Amino acid sequence: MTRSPLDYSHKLILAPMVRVGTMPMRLMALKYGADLVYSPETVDKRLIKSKRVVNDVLGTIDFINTDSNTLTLRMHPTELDRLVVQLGSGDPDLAVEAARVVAGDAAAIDLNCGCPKRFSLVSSMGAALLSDPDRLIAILTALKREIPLPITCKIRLLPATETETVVERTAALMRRIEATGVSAIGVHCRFKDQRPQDPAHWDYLIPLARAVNVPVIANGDVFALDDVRKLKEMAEINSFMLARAPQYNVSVFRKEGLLPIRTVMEEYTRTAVTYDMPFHNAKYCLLLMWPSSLGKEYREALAKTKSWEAMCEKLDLLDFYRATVAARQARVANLAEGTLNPTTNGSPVTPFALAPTASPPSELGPECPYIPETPDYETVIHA
Ligand SMILES: Cc1cc2nc3c(=O)[nH]c(=O)nc-3n(C[C@H](O)[C@H](O)[C@H](O)COP(=O)(O)O)c2cc1C
Repeated sequence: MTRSPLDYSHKLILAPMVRVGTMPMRLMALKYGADLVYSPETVDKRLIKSKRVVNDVLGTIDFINTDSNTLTLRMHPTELDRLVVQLGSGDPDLAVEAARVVAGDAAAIDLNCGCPKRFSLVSSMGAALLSDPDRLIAILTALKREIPLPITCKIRLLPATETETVVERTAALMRRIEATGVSAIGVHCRFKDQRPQDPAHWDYLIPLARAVNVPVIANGDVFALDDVRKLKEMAEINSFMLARAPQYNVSVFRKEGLLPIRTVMEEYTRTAVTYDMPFHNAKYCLLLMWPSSLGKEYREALAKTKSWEAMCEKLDLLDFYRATVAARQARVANLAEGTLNPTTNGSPVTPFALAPTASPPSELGPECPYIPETPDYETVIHA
């Protein structure tokens, strides 16, 4: 039976972002005013190999890759009814198998149909699905048939041909997608070959939104709530997905306006430390929040840190860090003694609770430990 449908109208959404959209960012986006949050794209085969573990130490639900013993996804109980897990897939059966792994926890499943990276294209995933619409439709149809959750997808614009305009081609694809029964279509209004610095084509949104009845989620160059207001006025669209704006300052979702970035970084760090997130992933996000234009020396000092403790010292959060680690160790000890075991249901306590994280070889660290196979979007952003 399908769970109560998510309403995709009038929504402000944290876009899927590899490395960036991990649990701390999602929790903060929700706190500041986002209505829905997407997970980073997670490739079907990795999710299939992941085991669900209730983490009693952290109070989270972890999906652990059984091959590499690394974290694929960490979820917080408070986000589950607003969490969309985005899949990378080029195969209906694998997509269904992967979706089943998270279907008991997530609120919806989204299919990535826009990633332009070679990694996706050679595996018939992401933007490859735009040139293979039969495959795209087969995946959505299988997900709709087998998974009792709202299903959506996120596409890019299709270029014009000699006989069809951009709007005609993209709208035709959207109508086929709509016919599968999806609950919404995210439209990143750039073409596959466009880079983030190329302006998004907001002008195509009005005709595309009119082409279908299902809610359209606008994405591309929405950097502030003012952009949301402008787009609402000019287009018949009322749901918006933001990526780089929250990547830089997630308080962009606040109606009251942006918070100083230093405040946001401190809160991000507190959240990431509390939930024992891998250090280099969090460091990568913190460095994106504090670009060198804001103060090169401070950024370099953050970039040189090699542990949570060192990062917390730079952010004046050392007392917080020590108290959090001590409380966590006490909790682990209580669990080991059996004096605290409220929710395990027989699941083991994950070893990630206190796992040390290795130092990255460079400023930005190695490939994300969560999702090693996923595309390297930041090379696109900074290209
Ligand atoms: C760091 C980063 C990671 C991204 N990862 C994903 C992803 O996992 N899945 C996806 O569909 N798009 C991904 N994107 C694309 C964004 O979701 C979004 O479509 C794009 O950045 C345009 O939105 P913006 O102009 O608000 O940044 C990523 C973008 C960035 C900046």
